[in-house]
Amino acid sequence: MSRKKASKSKGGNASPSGGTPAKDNTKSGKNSLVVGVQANGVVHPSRPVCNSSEFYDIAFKVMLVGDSGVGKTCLLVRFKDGAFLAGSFISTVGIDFRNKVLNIDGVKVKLQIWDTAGQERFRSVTHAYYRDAHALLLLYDVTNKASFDNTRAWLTEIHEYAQKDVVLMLLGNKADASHSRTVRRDEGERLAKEFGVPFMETSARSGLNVELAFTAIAKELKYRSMKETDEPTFKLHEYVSKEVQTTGCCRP
Ligand SMILES: Nc1nc2c(ncn2[C@@H]2O[C@H](COP(=O)(O)OP(=O)(O)OP(=O)(O)O)[C@@H](O)[C@H]2O)c(=O)[nH]1
Ligand SMILES: [Mg+2]
Repeated sequence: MSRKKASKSKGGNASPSGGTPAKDNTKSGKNSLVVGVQANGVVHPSRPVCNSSEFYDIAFKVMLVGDSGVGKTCLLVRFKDGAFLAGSFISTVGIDFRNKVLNIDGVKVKLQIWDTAGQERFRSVTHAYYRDAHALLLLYDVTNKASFDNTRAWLTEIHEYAQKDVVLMLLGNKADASHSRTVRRDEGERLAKEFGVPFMETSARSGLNVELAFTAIAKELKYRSMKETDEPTFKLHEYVSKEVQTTGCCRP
């Protein structure tokens, strides 16, 4: 298997390229290229190589969606940099992305993670990106009931704009904020069951289940694209249920 290189730097304004390479024109991602991937996620061997240092075998696009303020940017920063963005809330404008390469059972899986703006006024911008996404993480905030109720509207949007076989996961973020919780864990579990998707609570602040959410997605995408007959079946729901950690508190 030929190994490609992934951009380490923070990206931005990636084009919804539909599989063709697109220039990344941001300052931090200068001269790097968004590498096109085929529908099954396997990087086309003739695609240009990025100007950075980390090799990868396959690449996938993952999109973070959900209401403004649920913690999409913080979750991504926690996953990418292992840090929490404390302080004042800076709402994302449009769309941004970051890359991270994970080693999944000896295979280097690059996730290009698109951080979308939750604000209504950017909705038309983000719609254009859905069709290229291999996986979607739909977030709500456990301290904000409206963001939980709005997941139904997000799901309608996802069904309208995303690929039919997109990998979807529901995340209840800010699980650390037990004092201001308004959505119980079992409510999240019930909704996820109704949607037929895996679920976990996360915390960008404490790091709870952040690595797991992205690793589970990467495992599922890798399994789907590299499935070999002798490989044991990977079951995303089972993996998540086995690995998930709970806060031990779920009372509003
Ligand atoms: N307690 C707690 N606060 C969090 C957590 N994640 C994010 N926050 C806070 O929630 C606020 C919003 O976080 P963002 O990550 O910027 O939210 P967002 O979903 O990206 O919002 P938009 O960019 O507007 O769509 C910030 O003040 C964060 O500090 C978390 O896990 N726990
Ligand atoms: Mg944001």
